[in-house]
Amino acid sequence: MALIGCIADDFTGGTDLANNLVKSGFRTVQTIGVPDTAPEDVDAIVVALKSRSIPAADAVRQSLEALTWLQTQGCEKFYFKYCSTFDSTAKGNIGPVAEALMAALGCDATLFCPAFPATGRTVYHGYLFVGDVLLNESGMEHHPLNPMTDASLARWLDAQTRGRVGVLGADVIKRGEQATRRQLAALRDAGHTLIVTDTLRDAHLTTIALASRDMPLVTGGSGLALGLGALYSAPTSEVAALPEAGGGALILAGSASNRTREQIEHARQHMPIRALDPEALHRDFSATLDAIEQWAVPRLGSPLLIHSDTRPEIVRKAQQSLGVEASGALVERALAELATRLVEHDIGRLIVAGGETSGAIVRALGIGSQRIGPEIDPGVPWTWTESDFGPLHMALKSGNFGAPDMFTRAWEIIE
Ligand SMILES: Nc1ncnc2c1ncn2[C@@H]1O[C@H](COP(=O)(O)OP(=O)(O)OP(=O)(O)O)[C@@H](O)[C@H]1O
Ligand SMILES: O=C(O)[C@@H](O)C(=O)CO
Repeated sequence: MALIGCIADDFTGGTDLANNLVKSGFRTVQTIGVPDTAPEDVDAIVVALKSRSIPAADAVRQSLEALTWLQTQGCEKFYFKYCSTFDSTAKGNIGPVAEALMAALGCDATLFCPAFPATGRTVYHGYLFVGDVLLNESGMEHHPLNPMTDASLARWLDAQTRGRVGVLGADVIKRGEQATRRQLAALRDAGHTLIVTDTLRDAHLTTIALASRDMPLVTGGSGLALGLGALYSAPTSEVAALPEAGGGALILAGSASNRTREQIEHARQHMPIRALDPEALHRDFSATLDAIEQWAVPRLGSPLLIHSDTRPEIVRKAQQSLGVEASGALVERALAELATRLVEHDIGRLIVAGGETSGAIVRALGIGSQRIGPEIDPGVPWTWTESDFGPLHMALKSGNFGAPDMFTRAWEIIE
């Protein structure tokens, strides 16, 4: 019987959350969608969906299905995981999914805690910061699918929901669990059902987790999981040793985030690298992939990187001529097909950059669940999985996570 049932709105976010749950002492498994079989001997289950950027009604339906399944696994506390940069639009999907989960669980209030201080995401007076800049000045305002143009989480959430949004301030949270619990109750009494929590440092995550002990549902980035260990008396897990790694090493990046761009620039000095042009894919999909495959196969003896060309003018051009969704889907399909073509050539270690991109690749490789292993950087663990193509060490990297040298350093961790 698992204790904590989690629903993640993308696959990199799922492994990020699973990683923090393991750090908090929970034996954790991540499943890709609702699985056919129930995991055994686990404290926490993360059901990873690809529901961040789909129509809100579909995201709600998939999330409720995951919730129903997690309830049958005996979970008593539920956690809706979304991005630490609150990726969503005025139509959703964070607000509608949270309100649907609240209704299904019969809870009158929940909290919204996207912060993850170790990766620079903090919240103050309800405004989300990335490092020392506001969310809407961090580059996230240019995100191809979910441009984040306002750092006020209260305003953002208000546009997506029916309930009343309130902010639980850092001045209260720093006074500890009792003060925070009282303020939560006061906000609820005043009719606030959706409560955005400030968070400046990890200690605040523990305070928030303890003060929300009675809430059946919490929502947030992965940071809050670092506080949840304090709620349960017998954390048991240690980060699992993964089977020995071997085989070729490949990085597939479809992420358009600033940090991925820095990592690609760093990798350029150290490994063969090739860009994927959406216009060329549109002109002749198969021929473009054939050319990349022919380039890659003789070079698979050491790590190599294939990435989508995300220079703003290229993305703009592709989006204008093909449409935002269609151009994104085209690039995802190309990277997923390259993954299936190249793992056939004895790839044993794969890093994927980008949540949507990871979703497409994980599905194409027929992956059902992942074991969480050692962390490369905050929020990015190595995982091990049995794919349709054989065993695979895989790291799913969220767009803005990982140090600039992650693509060259990651391999040492599983040597
Ligand atoms: N040149 C391009 N033109 C159009 N769309 C692109 C281009 N390059 C990448 N994309 C699309 O942009 C989206 C990037 O989303 P993805 O979630 O993979 O990365 P991210 O947003 O940086 O990461 P995360 O969601 O983990 O923060 C994908 O759908 C991808 O296919
Ligand atoms: O919370 C985060 O930032 C990540 O896990 C993620 O979901 C980015 O796509």
